[in-house]
Amino acid sequence: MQLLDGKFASEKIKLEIAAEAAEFTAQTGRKPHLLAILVGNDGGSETYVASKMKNCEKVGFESSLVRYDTDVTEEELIQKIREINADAGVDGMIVQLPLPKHIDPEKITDAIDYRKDVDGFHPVNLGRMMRNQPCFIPATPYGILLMLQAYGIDTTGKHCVVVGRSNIVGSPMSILMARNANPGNCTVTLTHSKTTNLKEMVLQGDIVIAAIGRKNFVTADMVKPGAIIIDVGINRETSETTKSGYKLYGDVDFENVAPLASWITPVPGGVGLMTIVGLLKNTLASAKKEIYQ
Ligand SMILES: Nc1nc(=O)c2c([nH]1)NC[C@@H]1CN(c3ccc(C(=O)N[C@@H](CCC(=O)O)C(=O)O)cc3)C=[N+]21
Repeated sequence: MQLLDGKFASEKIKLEIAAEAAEFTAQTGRKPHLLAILVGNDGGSETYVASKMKNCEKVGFESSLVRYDTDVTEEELIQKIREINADAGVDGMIVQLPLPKHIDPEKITDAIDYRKDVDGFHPVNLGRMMRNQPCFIPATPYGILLMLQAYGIDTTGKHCVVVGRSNIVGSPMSILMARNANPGNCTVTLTHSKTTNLKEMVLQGDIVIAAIGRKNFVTADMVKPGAIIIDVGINRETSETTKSGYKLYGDVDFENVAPLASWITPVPGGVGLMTIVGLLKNTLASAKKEIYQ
């Protein structure tokens, strides 16, 4: 078993991003700028947004955080998004999910100018991804592609089984792994909570991408020996033995699956760190107008 080390891969790519950001700043006199909107104070969201901001600083980006209380209205939020759409000093904008129940996340996503949608959630970016046109790829799927690339893993001809069909991970991941590219060129099976013979399906995977949001969902009896295992899960449980007060669990039973796998991502220290790299790369591409003019 070999570890797909998100710490190692993300640090390596961040050095490249920092060099490109420095060049951009030398040429334009400004830094690439990512703005995040955070509503409420969900523990996970606080951690991830703080990490995004810190990583911006690390690679020489400007970052801004706009905060709202949980009771902010949809209209107020959309008004702010429109303001930021019009602000030429902002290259990328994200609205951290999940949002409070009274706010429709699709309305919010649709309000973001697709040219600043570095999360890649806007219908224009999703549609362009389907057509294999230049676009912002959703940060987590993008991070997974970068991870496979960093370790030189050839995915061509392999059977990739994706577990979970969310709009932000499972669905886009299945499209990206099937397309004519490397990473890509896979035969893809997209499974989910209503798949009847899930164990048999996952057992066929040369590559398994677990993104179903349930702790230790993928167990050793479901994994073909030699498979490549990508764990997208970030299931938090409170813990009295850790300094942070919580412990993270993946969607994969790492302890029992790792000995079977050829490659496997840990949680923490795997896909989460690459998600941030995907976001930074999209923001840089936006600043450099590599995707949209
Ligand atoms: N609009 C939006 N865009 C997102 O990209 C988005 C989102 N909403 N909502 C939630 C998910 C989740 N996500 C993570 C980012 C970093 C880590 C990360 O850095 N994880 C560290 C550990 C972090 C910890 O200790 O909690 C690791 O896995 O090693 C994890 C998860 C981004 N998401």
